[in-house]
Amino acid sequence: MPFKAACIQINAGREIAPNIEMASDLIRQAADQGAELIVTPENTTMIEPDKEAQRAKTPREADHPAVAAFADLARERGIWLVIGSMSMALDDGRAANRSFLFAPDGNIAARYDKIHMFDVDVPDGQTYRESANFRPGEQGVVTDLPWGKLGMTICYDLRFAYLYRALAKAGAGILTVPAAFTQFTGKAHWHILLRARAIETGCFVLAPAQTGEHAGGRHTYGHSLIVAPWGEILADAGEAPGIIYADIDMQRVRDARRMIPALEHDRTFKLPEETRAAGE
Ligand SMILES: O=C(O)CNC(=O)[C@H](CS)NC(=O)CCC(=O)C(=O)O
Repeated sequence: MPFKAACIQINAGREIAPNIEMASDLIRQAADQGAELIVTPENTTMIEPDKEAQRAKTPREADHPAVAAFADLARERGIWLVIGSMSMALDDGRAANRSFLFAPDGNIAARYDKIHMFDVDVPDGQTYRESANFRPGEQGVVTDLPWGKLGMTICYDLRFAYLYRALAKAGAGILTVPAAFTQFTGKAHWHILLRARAIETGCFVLAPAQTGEHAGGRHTYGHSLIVAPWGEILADAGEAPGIIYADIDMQRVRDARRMIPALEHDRTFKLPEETRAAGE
C-alpha cells in the first residue's frame, strides 16, 4: 500500500524554543494532510554560527526539550517522524549532529550521528569547521519502517556515494538526507547529487532542507526534494518555508532495480599502485 511522505522546509534561528514551535506547526499540518512519514531538515532546532554560543545552548539528549517535544508530537499524531538533526552535547565537550526517528508510540526507534564533517571554506566567503565542535559518527544506520527499510544520512554525507550504496545493499529502500546546504553549493550540486543517489541505489530519497538567511550572514539553499528510485523529482519546495508531499509506493523500488540491477553488479578491482607493487 502506498503511503504519503512529507518533507518540512524551515528557516531555523538561533534559539531552540521558537524552532521547536515552527517545526511542530508544520509537522501538525503535514499530519493533517495524511502524511505518515514526516522528515525535517538538518539542525531543525538551532542554527547558531557562533561556536561558543552553540556549545552553551546545546543540552544533552536526556535533558533536551526538543527530544521530549517531538516524541510527544509523534505519539499525539501517530506518525513516523524523522527530525533530520539536532545537536546533542556529549561527555567529551563536543556534540553529535544527530538524526532521530520517532515511532508513532513516541519511542525513539533509531538514532544516526552524521559521519562526514563539513570542514570547508566555501568560495562565497563562509568558513565551516564542523569537526571543531562535533564528533563524527562511526555507524551507518538502516532501520525498519512499516513499508520497508530506512537508511539515515545527513547533509554533507550526500557527497559520499559509498555510504548510500552500503545502506541500499544493507536493505534500505528509502533514504533520508536532511540538509542545511549552502546556497552557493546547493545551486551547483544539490539536485543532481540527490538524483544520482536515488538512481544509483534505486531508493526513494527524502531531502528536507533549511532555507533562506540565517544568523552570521549564512544562506541556505532550500529546495527540499523528494526523488523517486528512477530519478524523477516528485516534489521541490522552492525557496519558501513550507511542506512538500509525495505518495511513496515501494513497488517503484523493485521496478527500478529490475530495470537496472546495478546494485547487484559490484566488482572488486586493483588500482595502479597495487598492480605495480604486485610486480605486474
Ligand atoms: O549553516 C549552518 O550553520 C548549518 N549547516 C550545517 O550545519 C552543516 C554542517 S556545518 N552544513 C553542511 O553539512 C553543508 C554541506 C554543503 O553545503 C555541501 O556539501 O555543499
